[in-house]
Amino acid sequence: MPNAASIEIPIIDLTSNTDAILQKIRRACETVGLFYVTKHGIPEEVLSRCLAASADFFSLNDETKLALWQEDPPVSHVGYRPGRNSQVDPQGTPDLMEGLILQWEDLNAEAGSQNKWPVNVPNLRQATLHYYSHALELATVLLQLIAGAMGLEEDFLLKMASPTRNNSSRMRLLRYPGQSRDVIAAGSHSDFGLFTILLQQPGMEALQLAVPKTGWTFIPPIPGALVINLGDQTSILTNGVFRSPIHRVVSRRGPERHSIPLFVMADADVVLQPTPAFVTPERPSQYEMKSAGERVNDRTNASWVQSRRA
Ligand SMILES: O=C(O)CCC(=O)C(=O)O
Ligand SMILES: [Fe+2]
Repeated sequence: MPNAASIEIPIIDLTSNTDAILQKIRRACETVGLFYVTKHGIPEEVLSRCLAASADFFSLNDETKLALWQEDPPVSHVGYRPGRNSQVDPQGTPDLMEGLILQWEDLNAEAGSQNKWPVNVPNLRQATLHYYSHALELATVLLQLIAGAMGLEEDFLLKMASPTRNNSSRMRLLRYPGQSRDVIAAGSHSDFGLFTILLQQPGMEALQLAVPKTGWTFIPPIPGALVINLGDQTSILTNGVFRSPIHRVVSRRGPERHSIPLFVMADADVVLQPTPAFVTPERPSQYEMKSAGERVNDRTNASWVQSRRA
């Protein structure tokens, strides 16, 4: 595997001056489509407890995990899938990670959970929903900052995706198996939503970004920081000015790795098209009008390896 190049990825302190934050976000979005955030308000133990509970879940035996099987979308959008059941790069090979997909639910709600929770890891629900609620608060802040970086009203994105009102966000607990040599464990892709908040296991370098003119670049975990990468929906809204970066996961020789992406998406019925501020005679709209739901479905269907359940 070729050596990855290196490039400076912005690290944005969310307690710094707002104008400086907006400028840094804008520059990051126009160039690499990805940045780190620090001082984001989520305590480190919330991050580490969520990763630990996720690891406990994946250490259950296959039979217990398979009982939480996720039916193919659109029947279900939550549940468990073993490795080699998705392929985000249609030209690539099946992705190696196993995953438990969750949607937001209120920690205090007694009934009505759509999520599939294992009985054997009692603290999984508490630990993941605790992180989920913090991450949705961060998403609300980022929706306003990214709209500001686009030069638009602060509530422009919030109006199409209020992550606490709608249920279009998804969280994926992921485990990549240990390897005896470096392998591509999740193929090249861009994310489908507005942006993704990625929590990576500390100390394990694996995520790679395709940087123009530079090539594949590792995005290593930084203790306490979260990775924010833009998705296709924000790129469409800015007529391609903000980049939805191509990335992949290379599992290095060594033990298993855990990561937890939270996909923040526009509500399914929102019609996505470039906002007028980004359309000019020199840069006509590059995208056809489609609803956010249709676009996500197109991409999900393309990346789904046919159900392998017996
Ligand atoms: O595991 C990671 O670091 C990234 C996962 C990812 O790109 C995805 O789930 O879309
Ligand atoms: Fe991704």
